[in-house]
Amino acid sequence: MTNGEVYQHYIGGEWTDGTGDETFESENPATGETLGEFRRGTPEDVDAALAAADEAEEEWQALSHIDRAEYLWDIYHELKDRHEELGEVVTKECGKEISEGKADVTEAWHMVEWAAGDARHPKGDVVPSEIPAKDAYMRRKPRGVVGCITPWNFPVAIPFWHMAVSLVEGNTVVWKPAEQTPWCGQIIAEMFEDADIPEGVFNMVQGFGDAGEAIVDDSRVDTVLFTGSAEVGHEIASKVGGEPGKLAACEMGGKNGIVVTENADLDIAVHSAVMSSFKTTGQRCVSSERIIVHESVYDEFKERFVEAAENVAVGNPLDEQTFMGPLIEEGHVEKVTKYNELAKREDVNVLVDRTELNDDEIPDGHEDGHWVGPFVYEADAHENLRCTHEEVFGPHVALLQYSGDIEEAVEIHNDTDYGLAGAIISEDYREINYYRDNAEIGLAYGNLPCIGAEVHLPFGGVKKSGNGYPSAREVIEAVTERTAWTLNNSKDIQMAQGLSADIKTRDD
Ligand SMILES: NC(=O)c1ccc[n+]([C@@H]2O[C@H](COP(=O)([O-])OP(=O)(O)OC[C@H]3O[C@@H](n4cnc5c(N)ncnc54)[C@H](O)[C@@H]3O)[C@@H](O)[C@H]2O)c1
Repeated sequence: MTNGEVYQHYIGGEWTDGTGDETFESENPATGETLGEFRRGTPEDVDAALAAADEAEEEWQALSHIDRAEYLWDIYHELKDRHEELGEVVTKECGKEISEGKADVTEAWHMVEWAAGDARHPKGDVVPSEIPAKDAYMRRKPRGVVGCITPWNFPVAIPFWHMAVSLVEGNTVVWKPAEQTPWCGQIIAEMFEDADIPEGVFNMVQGFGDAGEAIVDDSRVDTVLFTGSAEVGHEIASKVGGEPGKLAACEMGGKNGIVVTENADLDIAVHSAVMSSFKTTGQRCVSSERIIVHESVYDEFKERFVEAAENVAVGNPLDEQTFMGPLIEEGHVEKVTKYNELAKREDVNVLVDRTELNDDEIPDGHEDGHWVGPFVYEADAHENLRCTHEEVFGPHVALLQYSGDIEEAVEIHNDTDYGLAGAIISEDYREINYYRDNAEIGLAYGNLPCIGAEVHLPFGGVKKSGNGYPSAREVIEAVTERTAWTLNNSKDIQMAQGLSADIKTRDD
């Protein structure tokens, strides 16, 4: 992509340098090579984008859902037509292995398909009234301007989770892509331009946290949709929570657990645990960093999981034989390494330590990539260790043994501030049902890895992981307001609850 051009923001239907002098680079995390140079957005650029979004609101809302969806259908086709190319860009820019790069694009068009298809479905409800002469309805209106702030790890799918439904419902958007994946941001903005979306309806400002903050702080923003770290999400939620009329839907990380019971099929258990812990190099919000295993199957599970962790292929993410690509950036290698060191200081029993890969494991030409391999250890399931309670967001996995029944396993599983995803591996339906009903998470899986969302299912966490909005249907709640609309069909005023409608005078 590098061609000497400095890529711009897309504001009010125009490409613009914005007001700042600073630029930043996108880096391929597998090679360290520069992929492109981008303008760094300032709070003034966000201000211009919000002004454009605000101005575009009225005309956009005057269109029908179906007309608005037509613009999204163009983007749906472009995402499909450019699947291979864009999947490769995702892999080059965020380091996910190539099947994941392509799946990110597939998930994006699934979300667009859902949102645009939903335009022809009923909107709101017809509700019975206590008074036969009244018609009562629940109607929805767009909230107005939606500010979208997205993370790097699903650089195409998550922006469409935020934006597709917001736009079809009649909102205008200002989007800030993650600073690690601006190239994906550039391509998505070009798609909106190709679709001829009316100016100001979609706006993109490239940049860092200060640009995100300017979105959050502006009173023209009616809803903030944020996906990212707990640290930033909690700050946004507390800021916006203090502003009446504004809403923040924040989806954050997890310390996700998998329970392997005494009745587990160990083939499924090992396969699910390896997928959950090491796919995307552990950098999914739903990645598992805790495997809670019954003592009766512990030794066999441990032996098989350790063997898998020692042998998973780390390497060039564009190579189809690769299972784990690099971490996103050098700062993240430092963070994961620190947590591996912390675990050792917390006196856990280290089983696999591939924190630093051997030279022969790093493919030629990839020496400047951000590599780590799996780190696996066993720790006391009931001890309050930082390494078993804080999100590392890497291939850092604790094996925690339990000896009691499913109640004990779920207690250990729930012993975290987070509540995003988890799984149970068991052939006993009573254990499965107990887990389903008692695990404190938003995404629960049985006999499957705890990764792998589908856009038409709810997605989102509980506890410190989020407030459960950003899947297709739930985003509607966050980006629309409900109105109760009641119409009287008679000439008399009749009230509910038997309330008298007689106006009594002094002469009565
Ligand atoms: N629950 C989910 O749906 C989900 C999905 C993917 C990732 N995640 C989480 O995201 C995290 C990794 O992503 P990340 O490193 O990009 O997260 P991050 O919080 O560092 O950044 C996310 C976005 O927020 C912006 N930002 C940073 N500081 C800001 C501020 N003060 N105000 C407003 N915006 C700000 C960033 O520029 C970026 O666009 C992990 O914790 C992961 O679990 C959650």
